[in-house]
Amino acid sequence: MKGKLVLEDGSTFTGDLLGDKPASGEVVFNTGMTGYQEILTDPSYCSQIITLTYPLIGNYGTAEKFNQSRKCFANGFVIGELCEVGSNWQKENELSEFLQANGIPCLYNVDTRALTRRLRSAGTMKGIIITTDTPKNECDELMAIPLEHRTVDKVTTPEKYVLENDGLHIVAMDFGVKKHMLESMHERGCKITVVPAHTTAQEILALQPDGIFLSNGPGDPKDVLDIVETIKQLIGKKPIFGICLGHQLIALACGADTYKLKFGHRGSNQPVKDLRTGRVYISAQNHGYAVDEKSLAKLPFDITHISMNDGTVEGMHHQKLPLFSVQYHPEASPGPDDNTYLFDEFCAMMKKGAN
Ligand SMILES: NC(=O)CC[C@H](N)C(=O)O
Repeated sequence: MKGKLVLEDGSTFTGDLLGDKPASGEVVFNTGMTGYQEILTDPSYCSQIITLTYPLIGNYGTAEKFNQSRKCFANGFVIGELCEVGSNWQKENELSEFLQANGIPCLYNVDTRALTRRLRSAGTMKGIIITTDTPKNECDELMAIPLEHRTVDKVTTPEKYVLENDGLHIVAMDFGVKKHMLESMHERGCKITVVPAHTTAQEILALQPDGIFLSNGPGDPKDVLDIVETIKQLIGKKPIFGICLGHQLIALACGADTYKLKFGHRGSNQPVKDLRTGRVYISAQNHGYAVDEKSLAKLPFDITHISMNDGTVEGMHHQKLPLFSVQYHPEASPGPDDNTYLFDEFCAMMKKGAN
């Protein structure tokens, strides 16, 4: 079936459509060469339409163990060539089967280079995926659907659960956590109690953790100011490490500001510099918002990492409290393992305690 992606500004990209549902959402591009399954199951993409700049997708199939969450929360997928027969010893399903099982409409055979150039020059915008014969009034109705807010509520765990271990105890606030973040701490011996996003500070402290982890998650950090209030009550009580949305929420809780980037940083090939050592690392990233550097300047924080692409804040550390965070994804999945040292820094911080 022939289909098309129409952007808010009227630009149209045609291709072949897999799946019979239309889709709408914010269209964002990811520049990773591999990792399509991890990207599709990263809850931070909730309600977005993802396009990948790498031209051939699906060539190693999919397997359950690479899922980063319980399901795929994205609204649509737009790619160049869809490989029909993947080749990999771990493969369980073809990508097309995975997309159909998850109900994700996929537009393929699309000029994703032209699409990405459009998003880079005009900025991220809303789009719809439809069949080419969809009547104009239906297209208009779909385009008029407002972007979803408070998507954290959709992706967070409905119930608390525990990953048992005999080391340090971490309470992880799940705003849409990627599985490999939890695995990265678990494989360092930590016991992890994963709690829903709206757990109160009192309930978290009652679990007597050695440290608190604030996860990644979808949407604008300013959508969840109630969670910012919870974080305010946790700061200074226990060592805290935040990643991506967790980083942005810490910034808001401390009185800094966040803003929306023109087209975001998404890919597993994003260079960041650790300003403490001068070393440059290649990182995995997926964010559309960032912490405002100027608003941090008046606060007791050191900027520890910056993006080598645009100089924006990628990490910060409180000058007095055991509190630090990064905007990028040290757990990778997909991406390089360059940055896993941050989980070791969190473990060292928890061993030292809150003071
Ligand atoms: N991966 C994330 O946690 C993303 C954080 C936030 N939703 C953003 O887009 O900036």
